[in-house]
Amino acid sequence: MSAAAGRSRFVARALRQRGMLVWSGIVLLIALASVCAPLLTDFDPNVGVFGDSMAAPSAEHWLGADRYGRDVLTRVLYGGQVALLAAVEAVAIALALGVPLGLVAGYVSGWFDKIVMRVVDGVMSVPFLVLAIAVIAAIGPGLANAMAVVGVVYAMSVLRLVRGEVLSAKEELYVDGLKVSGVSGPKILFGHILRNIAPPVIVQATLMFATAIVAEATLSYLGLGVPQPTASWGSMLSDAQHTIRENFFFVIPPGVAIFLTVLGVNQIGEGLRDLFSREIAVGRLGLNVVHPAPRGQGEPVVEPGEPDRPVALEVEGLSVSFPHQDAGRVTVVRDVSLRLHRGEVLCLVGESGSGKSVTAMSMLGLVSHPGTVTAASIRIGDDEISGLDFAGMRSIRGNRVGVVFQDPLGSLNPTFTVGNQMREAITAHRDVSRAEADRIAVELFERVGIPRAAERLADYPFQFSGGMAQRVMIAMALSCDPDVLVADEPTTALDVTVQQQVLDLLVSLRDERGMAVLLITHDLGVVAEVADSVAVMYAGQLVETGPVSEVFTRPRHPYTQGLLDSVPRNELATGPLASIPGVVPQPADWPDGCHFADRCPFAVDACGGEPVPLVLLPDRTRGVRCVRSGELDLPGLGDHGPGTEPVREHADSHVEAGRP
Ligand SMILES: Nc1ncnc2c1ncn2[C@@H]1O[C@H](COP(=O)(O)OP(=O)(O)OP(=O)(O)O)[C@@H](O)[C@H]1O
Repeated sequence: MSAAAGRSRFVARALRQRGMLVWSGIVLLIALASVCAPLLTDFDPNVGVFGDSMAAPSAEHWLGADRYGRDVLTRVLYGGQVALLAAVEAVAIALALGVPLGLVAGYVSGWFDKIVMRVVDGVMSVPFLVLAIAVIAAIGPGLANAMAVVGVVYAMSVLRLVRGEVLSAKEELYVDGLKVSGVSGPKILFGHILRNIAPPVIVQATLMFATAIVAEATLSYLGLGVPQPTASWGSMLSDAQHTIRENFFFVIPPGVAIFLTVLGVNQIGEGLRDLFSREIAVGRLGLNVVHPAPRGQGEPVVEPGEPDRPVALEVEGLSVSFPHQDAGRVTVVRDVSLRLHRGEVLCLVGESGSGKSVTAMSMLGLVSHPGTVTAASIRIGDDEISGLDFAGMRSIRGNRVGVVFQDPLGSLNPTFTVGNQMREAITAHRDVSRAEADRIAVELFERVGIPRAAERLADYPFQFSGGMAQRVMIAMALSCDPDVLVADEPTTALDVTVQQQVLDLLVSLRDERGMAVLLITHDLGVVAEVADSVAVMYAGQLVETGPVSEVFTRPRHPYTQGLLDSVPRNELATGPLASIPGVVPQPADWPDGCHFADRCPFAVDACGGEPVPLVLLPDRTRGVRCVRSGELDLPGLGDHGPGTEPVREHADSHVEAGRP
């Protein structure tokens, strides 16, 4: 569906909201009548005819004349101008102040956010009428001043709303995707997030408009708004109050005008709220840099790949921690060291919660605030990342590393065409014209196997199937011609045949471009099929690493063996699948000694107490973290007899074997 088609669908849905349409018509009519007041009546709204004082409704004065002989209908019409202008002023001030401040406060967080929020709390703790009286006393009376105060007060709620929306939008994968593509912060904020949070802001603006009309009426009624004899709905009510005992009727015209306008605008707001049914969960996030840690004090780096190939990614002593309610701060990834060569695929495997994603994302500075990432070294090729500032990280991420996430549809901005997003990713790190960017986008789409590439650039993400959307993500990741591709469970959300196609694509891209691929997966079948080397993670630590052929046939760690045991095979076996009892403990509950000891069938006393180091086997291609690795003879895949290759036909053929 094109942008125009999307808009017409929105309009069609809006037109189906009968109530909203009727109220829009009524409000429009009131607004038009007010604006065209000079054309509709010959009376002066502020000058009366003495003889007409308190005249009843008649052919001359349709709604009668007030105590000064002024035509009531004329005053209602002109009063509408005042009300609408006042509401526009307040809402404009609220949006002009609240939106940018809310965007920036939500996006940068930190001290700026704290200061802004304290100011908001301060302003909102004072009733607006008190504030209006104080300001008018200071700067003089007048509706413009009074409504400016209203606008500032409203700006505080807009600011809060926008800030909350930005905080939650920052949690969305498409924002990570944009950061990874090297798109700058302001562009993400004003070009993408703002567009996505527009619906709630529009609804809020509509509702504020209605309350601003009531605010104008209240201020004018109290004599703080328009000066007498200027017609306004509030001042008319005030006037009518003087003659209410003689003629109650004069309260009705301004009252009905206020009632209809406020109710109408509120109904429009509610209708819009229904139309924009998008909801975003609230969260806290901000980009994090990698803090340098002392070198040479961490665990050894295992060298599972071919040492002759150039190193594409090397991580030494990577640790990540988060604040914890009870435990102060918990380390969720501890001292991880990895080396990956060009043209190789390294798979990071482990049960859910073992720390795979945090490991991969922290290397790229994509761990959320208030997480803390430290590393002795993270090198992409020859470039050191640890210690770089945000801009440095962004340029590395955008130019040297491509990232593909698990949920391709969630990783793309739903409000832009994929062509738009591709173009943005390409121009973020290449100085090319729009036409050239389109040509590159088509070329990349063709390369990743998207049929009718040129045509499909005009489509929105939701028009792609999961598999095709993942190809789009891969194409975006390739747009910077990365040295390293990080793929976080790229096939988990896809069905088995599509999984296979996406894997084949990744492998062929690796072969063709000589990229290094860091693939996070639950699926040992995937590992067996595509990986050169494997790193097994358990409870925040690497427990075993090495070439996949060796680790799978001769595991050295009971956890690796447990994972392999729980994989379905091509055998005609009957009975339940083996599983690892228990679940991965929460980071705050990790023991000092072996993290796996509680679930390990081979655990002995020596496993508790002291931290277990990762030990390099003599040829340095393998590392294992087990005090009994030298003595245990654990069966690998080859030991299960013929036909024991792991299979991926089963939906549950991944390693969450221990889940209850
Ligand atoms: N923002 C965060 N704040 C606090 N703890 C976090 C945060 N993100 C992750 N963690 C914790 O870090 C640990 C590792 O999480 P991670 O997502 O890396 O696991 P995983 O192995 O990738 O699991 P899965 O396969 O389910 O994605 C978990 O215990 C998780 O609760």
